[in-house]
Amino acid sequence: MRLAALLGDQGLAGADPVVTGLAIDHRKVAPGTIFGAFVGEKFNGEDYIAAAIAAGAIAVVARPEARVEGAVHIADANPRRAFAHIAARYFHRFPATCVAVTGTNGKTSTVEMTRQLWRMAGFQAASIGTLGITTSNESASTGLTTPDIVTFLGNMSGLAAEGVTHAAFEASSHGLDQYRTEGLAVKAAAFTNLSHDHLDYHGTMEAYLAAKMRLFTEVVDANGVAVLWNDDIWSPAVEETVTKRGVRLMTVGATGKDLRLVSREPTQLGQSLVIAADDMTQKVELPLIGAYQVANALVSAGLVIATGGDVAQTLGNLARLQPVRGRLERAAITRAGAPVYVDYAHTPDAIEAALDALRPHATGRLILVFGAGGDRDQAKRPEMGKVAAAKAEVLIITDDNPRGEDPALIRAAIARGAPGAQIIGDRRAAIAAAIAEARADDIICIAGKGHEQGQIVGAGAEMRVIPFDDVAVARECAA
Ligand SMILES: CC(=O)N[C@H]1[C@@H](OP(=O)(O)OP(=O)(O)OC[C@H]2O[C@@H](n3ccc(=O)[nH]c3=O)[C@H](O)[C@@H]2O)O[C@H](CO)[C@@H](O)[C@@H]1O[C@H](C)C(=O)N[C@@H](C)C(=O)N[C@H](CCC(=O)O)C(=O)O
Ligand SMILES: Nc1ncnc2c1ncn2[C@@H]1O[C@H](COP(=O)(O)OP(=O)(O)OP(=O)(O)O)[C@@H](O)[C@H]1O
Ligand SMILES: N[C@H](CCC[C@H](N)C(=O)O)C(=O)O
Ligand SMILES: [Mg+2]
Repeated sequence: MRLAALLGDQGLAGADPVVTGLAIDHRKVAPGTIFGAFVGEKFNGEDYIAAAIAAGAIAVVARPEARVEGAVHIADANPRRAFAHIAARYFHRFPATCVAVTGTNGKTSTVEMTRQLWRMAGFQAASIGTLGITTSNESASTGLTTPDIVTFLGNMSGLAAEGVTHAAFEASSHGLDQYRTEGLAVKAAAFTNLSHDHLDYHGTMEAYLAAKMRLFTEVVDANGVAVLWNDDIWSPAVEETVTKRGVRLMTVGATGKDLRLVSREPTQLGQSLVIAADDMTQKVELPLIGAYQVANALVSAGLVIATGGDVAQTLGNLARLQPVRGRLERAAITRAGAPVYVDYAHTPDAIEAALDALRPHATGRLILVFGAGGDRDQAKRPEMGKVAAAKAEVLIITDDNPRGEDPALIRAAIARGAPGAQIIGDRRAAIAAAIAEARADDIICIAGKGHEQGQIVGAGAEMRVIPFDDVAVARECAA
């Protein structure tokens, strides 16, 4: 593809070189690359423009004030957005139906359930997010929830080439803020909830919400649909944003108008739901426990219906949803007979949701093993301790991914909200202690790492990923 064709109406004086690829990291530049130079948290990409050109960059997307010599300067006050739109033209072929999910908790679960529901309806479908890229045949890890824009659009275009027609992706607040998921047509976008997380990056809940709202004000198609979980305290604010833009609104939840949760009764293996849609009422046996999984399942159904799915068939298919990895996954039963669940709860709200989900199934105590990640929001740590202390009888605070921080300080910060908790830094020892403690009528919940396969210790050149899988360790300790 030639540069002039990619730039469209921006025009190009002189030579019209062939574009061979795109990069936002100068170390990935090859001859013929368009380089995106962005001002970041840690580095200024503009400092690498000369190096990128030396490595063969033919054009640089950067702010007007950046110095670009020896390559075309594609100047834009918002270079991340400009770069995303050029990248989208470069990759150009995407699944015909793409939808996005944002919210503090539930994005991974919702995109994965959406993929499953599309699959059940006979489509070739994929999901992209924290679990990586998942299709019906395979799954591949990508590292971040929302990878960089080049990886994201490259993956989407690769999926289209493989015949995937339906794709659901997670739009994290960082990803939205940094324009990591732009440029392709998004037919429907969902909001799951908003609660305390990532305030280290966004500063305030309002700024955090504003980052997420870009999904509705800019990313979703103007003639697309916004699917809102309506029972969250932030839902009215989201509704206001959506209504202002004039995007079609679909609300879901006990207070939802389009998919209304009429009732929810826990059963031995799941929940019996009654859902009202239009003038029909449908009973669904959901094979998953916990109110939070109902919320995610209904939002997924909303996305499928918003993109053309049949209402009765989609709701019926909820009964065939498979569990999402690491989300209330039953890992083992201890020798005493207590079930051990692994859950990805790493925010105060998620800990509450996970413990509330398990409570109806425990006749005895809830035993929680949990920690918090390093180099992430510090203010959430005592809040996690506080809600854990209010909702579980036995608490063991342990390490999550310490990253560049001193793990003892992270544990102490959590303990400020949960003074009665035991503290066992070594995660395997903490899991073993919980299993030794549990009686037959108790339930153990190991929170924070879900599907993760390693523990991230150290930062920069010192960073190591030590293999660790909560499910496998729970099985070993319970054996
Ligand atoms: C805070 C944050 O989100 N940082 C991400 C972001 O960094 P940034 O744009 O601020 O980049 P920077 O490191 O300051 O560098 C600026 C620019 O210079 C370039 N550069 C830098 C050095 C160099 O030698 N050459 C060079 O060209 C970089 O490629 C970048 O374009 O862009 C980088 C490239 O895409 C990401 O790797 C990096 O993720 C870091 C590793 C990270 O930990 N991010 C987490 C917080 C994150 O994004 N998490 C969310 C999950 C949230 C959730 O779901 O709850 C996610 O979506 O995964
Ligand atoms: N709808 C929900 N409401 C409240 N808590 C939820 C909800 N969905 C999930 N959770 C909690 O959050 C955890 C993470 O869920 P999930 O991975 O689906 O969220 P996510 O938004 O993708 O998270 P991340 O920000 O890490 O990508 C779950 O294990 C559960 O404890
Ligand atoms: N997407 C989340 C994942 C957190 C998982 C938890 N195990 C941690 O390391 O904090 C984040 O990047 O904040
Ligand atoms: Mg996720």
